[in-house]
Amino acid sequence: MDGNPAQVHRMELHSEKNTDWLEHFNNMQRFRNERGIQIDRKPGIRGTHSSFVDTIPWDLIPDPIQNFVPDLYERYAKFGDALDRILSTLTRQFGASAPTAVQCQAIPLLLDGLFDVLACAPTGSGKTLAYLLPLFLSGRSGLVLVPTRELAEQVARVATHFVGRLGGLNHQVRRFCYPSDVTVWWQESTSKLRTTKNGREADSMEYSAILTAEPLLVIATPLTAVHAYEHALKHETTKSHSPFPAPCAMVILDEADRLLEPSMAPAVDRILSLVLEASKEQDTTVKRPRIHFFSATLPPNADELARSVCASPLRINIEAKGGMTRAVGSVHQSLRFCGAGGNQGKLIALRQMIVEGYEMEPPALIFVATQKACEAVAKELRFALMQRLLKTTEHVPKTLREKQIQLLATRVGAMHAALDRETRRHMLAHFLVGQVFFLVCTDLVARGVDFKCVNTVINYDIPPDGVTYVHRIGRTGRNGRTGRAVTLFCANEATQARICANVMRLSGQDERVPEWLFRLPKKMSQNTAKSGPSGKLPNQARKRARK
Ligand SMILES: Nc1ncnc2c1ncn2[C@@H]1O[C@H](COP(=O)(O)OP(=O)(O)OP(=O)(O)O)[C@@H](O)[C@H]1O
Repeated sequence: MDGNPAQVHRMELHSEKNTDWLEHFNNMQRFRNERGIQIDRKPGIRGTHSSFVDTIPWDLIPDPIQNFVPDLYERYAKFGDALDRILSTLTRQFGASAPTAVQCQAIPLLLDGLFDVLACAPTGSGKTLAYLLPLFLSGRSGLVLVPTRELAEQVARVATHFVGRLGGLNHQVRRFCYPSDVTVWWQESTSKLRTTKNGREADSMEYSAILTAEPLLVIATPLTAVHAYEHALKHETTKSHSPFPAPCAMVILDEADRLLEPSMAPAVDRILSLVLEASKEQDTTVKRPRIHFFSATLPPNADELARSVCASPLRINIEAKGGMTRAVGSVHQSLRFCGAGGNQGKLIALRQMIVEGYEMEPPALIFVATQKACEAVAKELRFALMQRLLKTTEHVPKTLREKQIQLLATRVGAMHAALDRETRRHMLAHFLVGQVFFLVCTDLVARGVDFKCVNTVINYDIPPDGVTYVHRIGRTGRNGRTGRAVTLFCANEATQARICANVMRLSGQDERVPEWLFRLPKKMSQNTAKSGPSGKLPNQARKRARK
Protein backbone atom coordinates (compact mmCIF):
# COMPACT_ATOMS: atom_id res chain seq x y z
CA MET A 1 0.00 0.00 0.00
CA ASP A 2 2.95 2.37 0.40
CA GLY A 3 3.83 2.34 -3.27
CA ASN A 4 2.09 3.89 -6.23
CA PRO A 5 -0.75 6.16 -5.08
CA ALA A 6 -2.85 5.13 -8.07
CA GLN A 7 -2.69 1.53 -6.86
CA VAL A 8 -3.56 2.60 -3.35
CA HIS A 9 -6.58 4.45 -4.67
CA ARG A 10 -7.71 1.52 -6.82
CA MET A 11 -7.46 -0.81 -3.87
CA GLU A 12 -9.49 1.57 -1.75
CA LEU A 13 -12.14 1.77 -4.40
CA HIS A 14 -12.86 -1.88 -3.82
CA SER A 15 -12.73 -1.74 -0.06
CA GLU A 16 -15.63 -1.31 2.37
CA LYS A 17 -14.26 2.11 3.33
CA ASN A 18 -15.17 3.48 0.01
CA THR A 19 -18.91 2.94 0.17
CA ASP A 20 -19.49 6.26 1.94
CA TRP A 21 -17.40 8.06 -0.58
CA LEU A 22 -19.47 6.71 -3.41
CA GLU A 23 -22.72 7.47 -1.66
CA HIS A 24 -21.59 10.98 -0.97
CA PHE A 25 -21.20 11.58 -4.65
CA ASN A 26 -24.24 9.66 -5.78
CA ASN A 27 -25.18 12.53 -8.06
CA MET A 28 -22.06 12.06 -10.10
CA GLN A 29 -21.89 10.39 -13.45
CA ARG A 30 -18.81 8.21 -13.56
CA PHE A 31 -17.22 6.71 -16.54
CA ARG A 32 -13.83 5.35 -17.34
CA ASN A 33 -11.71 5.91 -20.36
CA GLU A 34 -8.30 4.60 -21.22
CA ARG A 35 -6.64 7.47 -19.36
CA GLY A 36 -8.47 7.05 -16.10
CA ILE A 37 -11.65 8.30 -14.53
CA GLN A 38 -13.69 11.25 -15.62
CA ILE A 39 -16.33 12.45 -13.27
CA ASP A 40 -19.02 14.96 -14.05
CA ARG A 41 -20.29 16.82 -11.03
CA LYS A 42 -23.20 19.08 -10.30
CA PRO A 43 -24.99 18.81 -13.60
CA GLY A 44 -27.16 21.78 -12.53
CA ILE A 45 -24.28 24.14 -13.15
CA ARG A 46 -23.19 24.18 -16.75
CA GLY A 47 -19.81 22.52 -16.63
CA THR A 48 -17.98 19.56 -15.30
CA HIS A 49 -14.96 18.64 -13.26
CA SER A 50 -12.80 15.85 -14.47
CA SER A 51 -9.37 14.45 -14.04
CA PHE A 52 -7.32 12.07 -16.08
CA VAL A 53 -5.79 10.38 -13.11
CA ASP A 54 -7.64 8.31 -10.61
CA THR A 55 -5.69 9.53 -7.59
CA ILE A 56 -7.73 12.68 -7.11
CA PRO A 57 -9.27 12.83 -3.64
CA TRP A 58 -12.68 13.80 -4.92
CA ASP A 59 -14.04 14.59 -1.50
CA LEU A 60 -11.65 17.54 -1.27
CA ILE A 61 -13.09 19.23 -4.33
CA PRO A 62 -15.18 22.19 -3.18
CA ASP A 63 -18.71 22.49 -4.50
CA PRO A 64 -19.10 25.13 -7.18
CA ILE A 65 -20.64 28.39 -6.01
CA GLN A 66 -24.12 29.17 -7.34
CA ASN A 67 -23.98 32.94 -6.79
CA PHE A 68 -21.73 35.64 -5.34
CA VAL A 69 -24.14 36.47 -2.54
CA PRO A 70 -24.72 34.61 -0.27
CA ASP A 71 -22.46 31.71 -1.33
CA LEU A 72 -19.17 33.58 -1.04
CA TYR A 73 -20.20 35.16 2.29
CA GLU A 74 -21.22 31.83 3.74
CA ARG A 75 -18.08 30.03 2.72
CA TYR A 76 -15.43 32.72 2.86
CA ALA A 77 -16.58 35.00 5.67
CA LYS A 78 -12.95 35.10 6.81
CA PHE A 79 -12.14 37.52 3.99
CA GLY A 80 -14.48 40.07 5.61
CA ASP A 81 -14.10 43.59 4.23
CA ALA A 82 -12.21 42.48 1.17
CA LEU A 83 -15.21 40.44 0.13
CA ASP A 84 -17.52 43.46 0.47
CA ARG A 85 -15.26 45.64 -1.58
CA ILE A 86 -14.64 43.07 -4.25
CA LEU A 87 -18.32 42.32 -4.69
CA SER A 88 -19.19 45.99 -4.93
CA THR A 89 -16.42 46.47 -7.53
CA LEU A 90 -17.83 43.53 -9.45
CA THR A 91 -21.28 45.05 -9.60
CA ARG A 92 -20.23 48.64 -10.21
CA GLN A 93 -17.37 48.19 -12.63
CA PHE A 94 -18.28 44.98 -14.40
CA GLY A 95 -22.05 44.77 -13.94
CA ALA A 96 -21.42 41.27 -12.65
CA SER A 97 -24.22 40.31 -10.30
CA ALA A 98 -23.99 36.55 -10.81
CA PRO A 99 -20.96 34.37 -11.58
CA THR A 100 -20.55 32.83 -15.02
CA ALA A 101 -20.26 29.03 -15.32
CA VAL A 102 -16.45 29.03 -15.29
CA GLN A 103 -16.42 31.37 -12.29
CA CYS A 104 -18.84 29.08 -10.40
CA GLN A 105 -16.41 26.21 -10.79
CA ALA A 106 -13.02 27.91 -10.67
CA ILE A 107 -13.37 30.44 -7.85
CA PRO A 108 -13.74 27.94 -4.98
CA LEU A 109 -11.07 25.67 -6.45
CA LEU A 110 -8.53 28.47 -6.71
CA LEU A 111 -9.46 29.86 -3.31
CA ASP A 112 -8.96 26.50 -1.61
CA GLY A 113 -5.66 26.11 -3.45
CA LEU A 114 -5.57 22.33 -3.22
CA PHE A 115 -5.44 21.58 -6.92
CA ASP A 116 -3.86 22.77 -10.10
CA VAL A 117 -6.65 23.62 -12.51
CA LEU A 118 -7.04 23.30 -16.26
CA ALA A 119 -10.06 25.41 -17.21
CA CYS A 120 -11.49 25.23 -20.69
CA ALA A 121 -14.41 27.65 -21.18
CA PRO A 122 -15.77 29.61 -24.16
CA THR A 123 -14.46 32.98 -25.28
CA GLY A 124 -15.97 35.90 -23.40
CA SER A 125 -17.10 33.72 -20.51
CA GLY A 126 -15.25 35.66 -17.79
CA LYS A 127 -12.10 33.61 -17.29
CA THR A 128 -10.08 36.70 -16.28
CA LEU A 129 -12.26 37.37 -13.25
CA ALA A 130 -12.34 33.64 -12.52
CA TYR A 131 -8.64 33.78 -11.64
CA LEU A 132 -8.24 37.39 -10.51
CA LEU A 133 -11.02 37.19 -7.95
CA PRO A 134 -9.46 34.37 -5.90
CA LEU A 135 -6.09 36.15 -6.07
CA PHE A 136 -7.48 39.38 -4.64
CA LEU A 137 -9.82 37.72 -2.17
CA SER A 138 -7.24 35.43 -0.65
CA GLY A 139 -4.50 38.05 -0.57
CA ARG A 140 -2.03 35.50 -1.93
CA SER A 141 0.70 36.47 -4.32
CA GLY A 142 0.59 35.44 -7.93
CA LEU A 143 2.13 35.56 -11.35
CA VAL A 144 -0.07 35.86 -14.45
CA LEU A 145 1.49 34.94 -17.76
CA VAL A 146 -0.18 36.01 -21.00
CA PRO A 147 0.96 35.68 -24.61
CA THR A 148 0.74 39.30 -25.79
CA ARG A 149 1.40 42.76 -24.46
CA GLU A 150 -2.13 43.82 -25.41
CA LEU A 151 -3.54 41.10 -23.21
CA ALA A 152 -1.13 41.92 -20.38
CA GLU A 153 -2.34 45.50 -20.41
CA GLN A 154 -5.97 44.41 -20.46
CA VAL A 155 -5.58 42.04 -17.49
CA ALA A 156 -3.73 44.77 -15.62
CA ARG A 157 -6.59 47.19 -16.35
CA VAL A 158 -9.08 44.75 -14.84
CA ALA A 159 -6.82 44.17 -11.84
CA THR A 160 -6.46 47.93 -11.31
CA HIS A 161 -10.15 48.23 -10.46
CA PHE A 162 -9.66 45.86 -7.54
CA VAL A 163 -6.33 47.27 -6.44
CA GLY A 164 -7.89 50.71 -6.10
CA ARG A 165 -10.76 49.37 -4.01
CA LEU A 166 -8.60 47.28 -1.72
CA GLY A 167 -6.22 50.11 -0.90
CA GLY A 168 -7.27 51.03 2.62
CA LEU A 169 -7.81 47.60 4.05
CA ASN A 170 -5.98 45.53 6.62
CA HIS A 171 -2.33 44.68 6.27
CA GLN A 172 -2.83 41.49 4.39
CA VAL A 173 -4.92 43.01 1.66
CA ARG A 174 -2.95 46.25 1.50
CA ARG A 175 -0.01 44.24 0.35
CA PHE A 176 -1.61 44.24 -3.05
CA CYS A 177 -1.03 47.92 -3.42
CA TYR A 178 2.56 47.63 -2.53
CA PRO A 179 4.97 49.00 -3.70
CA SER A 180 3.12 51.88 -5.37
CA ASP A 181 0.88 49.75 -7.50
CA VAL A 182 0.62 46.05 -7.69
CA THR A 183 -0.65 46.04 -11.22
CA VAL A 184 2.77 45.99 -12.69
CA TRP A 185 3.79 44.33 -15.84
CA TRP A 186 6.94 44.15 -17.84
CA GLN A 187 7.06 45.71 -21.20
CA GLU A 188 8.04 43.30 -23.91
CA SER A 189 11.58 43.85 -25.20
CA THR A 190 12.46 46.73 -22.86
CA SER A 191 12.29 44.77 -19.62
CA LYS A 192 11.14 47.92 -17.90
CA LEU A 193 8.43 48.00 -15.36
CA ARG A 194 5.25 50.02 -15.78
CA THR A 195 3.02 51.24 -13.08
CA THR A 196 -0.61 52.01 -13.67
CA LYS A 197 -0.53 54.82 -11.15
CA ASN A 198 1.23 57.41 -13.24
CA GLY A 199 1.26 55.56 -16.52
CA ARG A 200 4.95 56.10 -17.17
CA GLU A 201 7.75 53.62 -17.40
CA ALA A 202 9.83 53.13 -14.34
CA ASP A 203 13.46 54.08 -14.75
CA SER A 204 16.26 51.76 -13.89
CA MET A 205 16.46 52.79 -10.21
CA GLU A 206 12.76 52.52 -9.64
CA TYR A 207 12.84 49.23 -11.42
CA SER A 208 15.42 47.88 -9.02
CA ALA A 209 13.49 49.28 -6.06
CA ILE A 210 10.31 47.56 -7.16
CA LEU A 211 12.11 44.29 -7.61
CA THR A 212 13.62 44.55 -4.15
CA ALA A 213 10.14 45.07 -2.78
CA GLU A 214 9.10 41.75 -4.30
CA PRO A 215 5.95 42.51 -6.24
CA LEU A 216 2.94 40.54 -5.19
CA LEU A 217 1.09 40.40 -8.45
CA VAL A 218 3.00 40.31 -11.67
CA ILE A 219 1.34 40.26 -15.05
CA ALA A 220 3.82 39.59 -17.81
CA THR A 221 4.47 38.05 -21.17
CA PRO A 222 6.87 35.09 -20.79
CA LEU A 223 9.77 36.64 -22.69
CA THR A 224 9.61 39.83 -20.68
CA ALA A 225 9.43 37.90 -17.44
CA VAL A 226 12.62 36.06 -18.39
CA HIS A 227 14.14 39.41 -19.31
CA ALA A 228 13.24 40.79 -15.91
CA TYR A 229 14.77 37.81 -14.22
CA GLU A 230 18.02 38.28 -16.09
CA HIS A 231 18.01 41.98 -15.25
CA ALA A 232 17.54 41.18 -11.59
CA LEU A 233 20.30 38.61 -11.74
CA LYS A 234 22.67 41.14 -13.31
CA HIS A 235 21.94 43.84 -10.76
CA GLU A 236 21.49 41.48 -7.82
CA THR A 237 18.57 43.56 -6.67
CA THR A 238 16.73 40.91 -4.75
CA LYS A 239 17.82 38.51 -2.10
CA SER A 240 16.74 35.54 -4.12
CA HIS A 241 17.69 37.22 -7.44
CA SER A 242 14.13 36.63 -8.49
CA PRO A 243 11.72 39.33 -9.59
CA PHE A 244 8.83 36.93 -9.19
CA PRO A 245 6.51 37.06 -6.24
CA ALA A 246 7.96 34.96 -3.47
CA PRO A 247 6.55 32.84 -2.08
CA CYS A 248 4.28 32.59 -5.06
CA ALA A 249 0.96 30.90 -4.41
CA MET A 250 -0.43 30.82 -7.92
CA VAL A 251 0.88 30.92 -11.43
CA ILE A 252 -1.82 31.57 -13.99
CA LEU A 253 -1.26 30.74 -17.63
CA ASP A 254 -3.93 32.70 -19.48
CA GLU A 255 -4.40 31.49 -23.06
CA ALA A 256 -2.42 28.48 -21.91
CA ASP A 257 -2.40 26.59 -25.20
CA ARG A 258 -0.75 29.57 -26.92
CA LEU A 259 1.80 29.87 -24.13
CA LEU A 260 2.67 26.19 -24.52
CA GLU A 261 3.37 26.49 -28.24
CA PRO A 262 7.02 25.92 -29.21
CA SER A 263 7.74 29.65 -29.70
CA MET A 264 6.86 30.46 -26.09
CA ALA A 265 7.30 27.17 -24.29
CA PRO A 266 11.02 27.58 -23.47
CA ALA A 267 10.41 30.93 -21.73
CA VAL A 268 7.39 29.55 -19.87
CA ASP A 269 9.42 26.53 -18.88
CA ARG A 270 12.18 28.72 -17.50
CA ILE A 271 9.82 30.89 -15.52
CA LEU A 272 7.93 27.97 -14.05
CA SER A 273 11.12 26.31 -12.95
CA LEU A 274 12.39 29.57 -11.41
CA VAL A 275 9.17 30.08 -9.50
CA LEU A 276 9.13 26.49 -8.27
CA GLU A 277 12.77 26.77 -7.28
CA ALA A 278 12.23 30.08 -5.47
CA SER A 279 9.31 28.67 -3.51
CA LYS A 280 11.51 25.84 -2.29
CA GLU A 281 14.32 28.17 -1.29
CA GLN A 282 12.00 30.39 0.71
CA ASP A 283 10.62 27.93 3.13
CA THR A 284 10.33 24.18 2.89
CA THR A 285 6.97 24.25 4.65
CA VAL A 286 5.46 26.48 1.96
CA LYS A 287 3.25 24.62 -0.47
CA ARG A 288 4.30 24.30 -4.08
CA PRO A 289 2.71 27.13 -6.12
CA ARG A 290 -0.42 26.00 -7.88
CA ILE A 291 -0.27 26.29 -11.65
CA HIS A 292 -3.58 27.07 -13.33
CA PHE A 293 -4.25 26.94 -17.05
CA PHE A 294 -7.06 28.94 -18.65
CA SER A 295 -8.13 28.95 -22.28
CA ALA A 296 -11.09 28.56 -24.59
CA THR A 297 -9.14 25.88 -26.40
CA LEU A 298 -6.98 23.27 -24.75
CA PRO A 299 -6.34 20.69 -27.46
CA PRO A 300 -5.11 17.25 -26.30
CA ASN A 301 -1.44 18.09 -26.91
CA ALA A 302 -1.67 21.26 -24.77
CA ASP A 303 -3.42 19.19 -22.18
CA GLU A 304 -0.57 16.70 -22.09
CA LEU A 305 2.07 19.43 -21.81
CA ALA A 306 0.14 20.98 -18.96
CA ARG A 307 -0.05 17.67 -17.21
CA SER A 308 3.71 17.29 -17.54
CA VAL A 309 4.20 20.27 -15.22
CA CYS A 310 1.56 19.51 -12.67
CA ALA A 311 0.99 15.88 -11.98
CA SER A 312 -2.75 15.78 -11.45
CA PRO A 313 -4.55 18.94 -12.50
CA LEU A 314 -8.27 19.06 -12.15
CA ARG A 315 -9.99 19.90 -15.37
CA ILE A 316 -12.98 22.19 -15.68
CA ASN A 317 -14.91 21.86 -18.91
CA ILE A 318 -17.52 24.41 -19.81
CA GLU A 319 -19.28 23.58 -23.06
CA ALA A 320 -16.10 21.84 -24.16
CA LYS A 321 -15.54 18.65 -26.08
CA GLY A 322 -12.19 17.09 -26.98
CA GLY A 323 -10.27 20.02 -25.54
CA MET A 324 -12.14 22.59 -27.62
CA THR A 325 -15.01 24.72 -26.54
CA ARG A 326 -17.73 25.08 -29.08
CA ALA A 327 -17.64 28.54 -30.58
CA VAL A 328 -20.01 30.65 -28.53
CA GLY A 329 -23.62 30.20 -29.57
CA SER A 330 -24.19 33.95 -29.59
CA VAL A 331 -22.07 34.26 -32.72
CA HIS A 332 -23.97 33.80 -35.96
CA GLN A 333 -21.40 32.16 -38.24
CA SER A 334 -21.48 32.02 -42.02
CA LEU A 335 -19.28 31.24 -44.99
CA ARG A 336 -19.29 33.40 -48.08
CA PHE A 337 -18.07 31.94 -51.36
CA CYS A 338 -16.22 34.53 -53.45
CA GLY A 339 -15.87 32.61 -56.71
CA ALA A 340 -12.71 31.60 -58.49
CA GLY A 341 -11.16 35.05 -58.58
CA GLY A 342 -8.81 34.64 -55.61
CA ASN A 343 -8.14 37.77 -53.60
CA GLN A 344 -9.85 39.92 -56.19
CA GLY A 345 -13.10 38.09 -55.52
CA LYS A 346 -12.70 38.62 -51.78
CA LEU A 347 -12.04 42.32 -52.20
CA ILE A 348 -15.16 42.71 -54.31
CA ALA A 349 -17.16 40.85 -51.66
CA LEU A 350 -15.75 43.01 -48.89
CA ARG A 351 -16.49 46.20 -50.76
CA GLN A 352 -20.02 45.00 -51.39
CA MET A 353 -20.47 44.29 -47.72
CA ILE A 354 -19.32 47.79 -46.83
CA VAL A 355 -21.11 49.70 -49.52
CA GLU A 356 -24.39 47.82 -49.18
CA GLY A 357 -24.07 47.21 -45.44
CA TYR A 358 -24.76 43.54 -46.17
CA GLU A 359 -23.71 41.19 -43.33
CA MET A 360 -21.50 43.95 -41.99
CA GLU A 361 -22.37 45.99 -38.98
CA PRO A 362 -19.54 48.06 -37.51
CA PRO A 363 -17.55 48.00 -35.30
CA ALA A 364 -15.93 45.19 -37.23
CA LEU A 365 -12.68 43.26 -37.01
CA ILE A 366 -11.25 42.00 -40.27
CA PHE A 367 -8.66 39.27 -39.85
CA VAL A 368 -5.95 38.79 -42.46
CA ALA A 369 -2.93 36.52 -42.56
CA THR A 370 -0.05 38.94 -43.11
CA GLN A 371 1.06 42.45 -42.22
CA LYS A 372 1.22 43.38 -45.90
CA ALA A 373 -2.34 42.20 -46.47
CA CYS A 374 -3.37 44.18 -43.41
CA GLU A 375 -2.28 47.49 -44.92
CA ALA A 376 -3.60 46.60 -48.37
CA VAL A 377 -7.07 45.61 -47.14
CA ALA A 378 -7.26 48.69 -44.90
CA LYS A 379 -6.55 50.86 -47.93
CA GLU A 380 -9.22 49.06 -49.90
CA LEU A 381 -11.71 49.56 -47.10
CA ARG A 382 -11.06 53.29 -46.98
CA PHE A 383 -11.76 53.42 -50.67
CA ALA A 384 -14.98 51.43 -50.25
CA LEU A 385 -16.14 53.75 -47.49
CA MET A 386 -15.42 56.75 -49.66
CA GLN A 387 -17.54 55.24 -52.40
CA ARG A 388 -20.38 54.71 -50.00
CA LEU A 389 -20.12 58.27 -48.80
CA LEU A 390 -20.14 59.67 -52.32
CA LYS A 391 -23.20 57.61 -53.09
CA THR A 392 -25.17 58.79 -50.10
CA THR A 393 -24.17 62.46 -50.02
CA GLU A 394 -24.67 63.64 -53.58
CA HIS A 395 -26.58 66.70 -52.41
CA VAL A 396 -23.94 67.79 -49.84
CA PRO A 397 -21.61 70.71 -50.81
CA LYS A 398 -18.22 69.63 -52.15
CA THR A 399 -16.09 71.10 -49.34
CA LEU A 400 -18.17 69.42 -46.67
CA ARG A 401 -17.99 66.16 -48.53
CA GLU A 402 -14.21 66.38 -48.67
CA LYS A 403 -14.08 66.92 -44.94
CA GLN A 404 -16.34 63.94 -44.40
CA ILE A 405 -14.13 61.83 -46.61
CA GLN A 406 -11.07 62.81 -44.61
CA LEU A 407 -12.82 61.92 -41.38
CA LEU A 408 -14.02 58.66 -42.79
CA ALA A 409 -10.48 57.64 -43.67
CA THR A 410 -9.62 57.63 -39.97
CA ARG A 411 -12.46 55.20 -39.30
CA VAL A 412 -10.39 52.38 -40.75
CA GLY A 413 -7.35 51.16 -38.86
CA ALA A 414 -4.67 48.53 -39.29
CA MET A 415 -3.12 46.58 -36.46
CA HIS A 416 -0.18 44.22 -36.75
CA ALA A 417 3.07 43.38 -35.01
CA ALA A 418 5.23 45.56 -37.28
CA LEU A 419 3.66 48.72 -35.89
CA ASP A 420 5.40 50.30 -32.95
CA ARG A 421 4.10 49.86 -29.43
CA GLU A 422 2.48 53.28 -29.13
CA THR A 423 0.70 53.06 -32.49
CA ARG A 424 -0.67 49.66 -31.55
CA ARG A 425 -1.87 50.95 -28.21
CA HIS A 426 -3.53 54.00 -29.77
CA MET A 427 -5.17 52.00 -32.50
CA LEU A 428 -6.60 49.53 -30.01
CA ALA A 429 -7.79 52.32 -27.72
CA HIS A 430 -9.49 54.13 -30.63
CA PHE A 431 -11.20 50.97 -31.70
CA LEU A 432 -12.35 50.20 -28.17
CA VAL A 433 -13.97 53.63 -27.78
CA GLY A 434 -15.62 53.47 -31.19
CA GLN A 435 -13.53 56.04 -33.07
CA VAL A 436 -12.28 53.40 -35.47
CA PHE A 437 -15.12 51.40 -37.06
CA PHE A 438 -13.16 48.83 -39.04
CA LEU A 439 -9.97 47.35 -37.68
CA VAL A 440 -8.00 45.23 -40.12
CA CYS A 441 -5.70 43.05 -38.07
CA THR A 442 -3.55 39.96 -37.90
CA ASP A 443 -3.93 37.25 -35.27
CA LEU A 444 -2.16 39.56 -32.83
CA VAL A 445 -5.53 40.44 -31.32
CA ALA A 446 -7.27 37.16 -32.07
CA ARG A 447 -6.92 35.96 -28.51
CA GLY A 448 -8.04 37.26 -25.19
CA VAL A 449 -8.64 40.90 -26.04
CA ASP A 450 -12.04 41.88 -24.67
CA PHE A 451 -13.77 43.85 -27.42
CA LYS A 452 -17.03 44.53 -25.68
CA CYS A 453 -19.05 45.76 -28.63
CA VAL A 454 -17.65 44.25 -31.82
CA ASN A 455 -20.63 43.39 -34.01
CA THR A 456 -18.89 41.67 -36.90
CA VAL A 457 -15.79 39.56 -37.35
CA ILE A 458 -14.69 38.93 -40.92
CA ASN A 459 -12.16 36.27 -41.75
CA TYR A 460 -10.77 37.80 -44.89
CA ASP A 461 -8.07 35.13 -44.84
CA ILE A 462 -9.10 31.71 -43.61
CA PRO A 463 -7.64 30.98 -40.17
CA PRO A 464 -4.84 28.42 -40.14
CA ASP A 465 -6.66 26.06 -37.78
CA GLY A 466 -9.86 25.51 -35.83
CA VAL A 467 -8.36 26.87 -32.63
CA THR A 468 -7.53 30.22 -34.24
CA TYR A 469 -11.01 30.32 -35.80
CA VAL A 470 -12.67 29.85 -32.40
CA HIS A 471 -10.58 32.63 -30.85
CA ARG A 472 -11.03 35.03 -33.78
CA ILE A 473 -14.81 34.80 -33.89
CA GLY A 474 -14.87 34.89 -30.09
CA ARG A 475 -14.01 38.63 -30.28
CA THR A 476 -17.69 39.18 -30.97
CA GLY A 477 -20.77 37.86 -29.15
CA ARG A 478 -19.16 38.43 -25.76
CA ASN A 479 -20.73 38.90 -22.42
CA GLY A 480 -24.31 38.15 -23.45
CA ARG A 481 -24.27 40.16 -26.70
CA THR A 482 -24.80 38.68 -30.13
CA GLY A 483 -22.42 38.96 -33.06
CA ARG A 484 -21.80 37.87 -36.59
CA ALA A 485 -18.78 36.09 -38.09
CA VAL A 486 -18.33 35.83 -41.85
CA THR A 487 -15.55 33.81 -43.46
CA LEU A 488 -14.70 34.65 -47.06
CA PHE A 489 -13.28 31.89 -49.24
CA CYS A 490 -12.64 31.39 -52.89
CA ALA A 491 -12.60 28.24 -54.99
CA ASN A 492 -9.01 27.23 -54.27
CA GLU A 493 -9.58 27.57 -50.52
CA ALA A 494 -12.56 25.25 -50.30
CA THR A 495 -10.73 22.53 -48.40
CA GLN A 496 -9.37 25.05 -45.87
CA ALA A 497 -12.85 26.48 -45.41
CA ARG A 498 -13.80 23.13 -43.91
CA ILE A 499 -11.82 24.17 -40.83
CA CYS A 500 -14.53 26.74 -40.16
CA ALA A 501 -17.30 24.44 -41.37
CA ASN A 502 -16.27 21.84 -38.79
CA VAL A 503 -16.46 24.36 -35.94
CA MET A 504 -19.82 25.53 -37.27
CA ARG A 505 -21.03 21.93 -37.13
CA LEU A 506 -19.74 21.59 -33.59
CA SER A 507 -21.66 24.74 -32.63
CA GLY A 508 -24.87 23.42 -34.21
CA GLN A 509 -24.77 25.89 -37.12
CA ASP A 510 -24.14 23.41 -39.92
CA GLU A 511 -27.29 24.48 -41.78
CA ARG A 512 -25.32 27.58 -42.82
CA VAL A 513 -22.53 25.54 -44.41
CA PRO A 514 -22.91 24.96 -48.14
CA GLU A 515 -23.73 21.26 -48.63
CA TRP A 516 -21.08 20.77 -51.30
CA LEU A 517 -18.33 21.75 -48.88
CA PHE A 518 -18.83 18.63 -46.83
CA ARG A 519 -18.90 16.49 -49.96
CA LEU A 520 -15.38 17.55 -50.91
CA PRO A 521 -12.57 15.00 -50.40
CA LYS A 522 -11.38 14.98 -46.84
CA LYS A 523 -7.87 16.19 -47.69
CA MET A 524 -7.31 18.90 -45.11
CA SER A 525 -4.42 21.30 -45.14
CA GLN A 526 -1.32 20.38 -43.16
CA ASN A 527 -1.91 23.24 -40.77
CA THR A 528 -5.21 21.82 -39.65
CA ALA A 529 -3.67 18.61 -38.51
CA LYS A 530 -1.04 20.49 -36.60
CA SER A 531 -3.38 22.81 -34.71
CA GLY A 532 -2.39 23.55 -31.15
CA PRO A 533 0.90 23.43 -29.41
CA SER A 534 3.44 20.75 -30.00
CA GLY A 535 7.04 19.98 -29.25
CA LYS A 536 8.60 19.64 -25.85
CA LEU A 537 7.86 21.72 -22.79
CA PRO A 538 8.96 22.10 -19.46
CA ASN A 539 11.96 20.05 -19.05
CA GLN A 540 13.20 21.99 -16.06
CA ALA A 541 9.80 22.71 -14.62
CA ARG A 542 8.66 19.13 -15.10
CA LYS A 543 11.63 17.78 -13.20
CA ARG A 544 11.04 20.16 -10.34
CA ALA A 545 7.32 19.44 -10.19
CA ARG A 546 8.09 15.75 -9.85
CA LYS A 547 10.48 16.20 -6.96
N1 LIG B 1 -19.96 37.40 -13.74
C1 LIG B 1 -19.99 38.26 -14.77
N2 LIG B 1 -21.14 38.92 -15.08
C2 LIG B 1 -21.18 39.81 -16.10
N3 LIG B 1 -20.11 40.09 -16.89
C3 LIG B 1 -18.95 39.45 -16.63
C4 LIG B 1 -18.83 38.51 -15.57
N4 LIG B 1 -17.55 38.05 -15.56
C5 LIG B 1 -16.92 38.67 -16.57
N5 LIG B 1 -17.73 39.51 -17.21
C6 LIG B 1 -17.42 40.34 -18.38
O1 LIG B 1 -17.33 39.46 -19.52
C7 LIG B 1 -16.40 39.98 -20.47
C8 LIG B 1 -15.48 38.88 -20.96
O2 LIG B 1 -14.63 38.47 -19.92
P1 LIG B 1 -13.15 37.90 -20.19
O3 LIG B 1 -12.37 38.84 -21.04
O4 LIG B 1 -12.59 37.50 -18.90
O5 LIG B 1 -13.50 36.62 -21.06
P2 LIG B 1 -12.56 35.37 -21.37
O6 LIG B 1 -13.32 34.15 -20.97
O7 LIG B 1 -11.21 35.56 -20.79
O8 LIG B 1 -12.53 35.44 -22.96
P3 LIG B 1 -11.33 35.00 -23.96
O9 LIG B 1 -11.30 33.51 -23.98
O10 LIG B 1 -11.76 35.59 -25.26
O11 LIG B 1 -10.09 35.60 -23.41
C9 LIG B 1 -15.67 41.11 -19.78
O12 LIG B 1 -16.12 42.32 -20.31
C10 LIG B 1 -16.05 40.99 -18.32
O13 LIG B 1 -16.11 42.24 -17.68
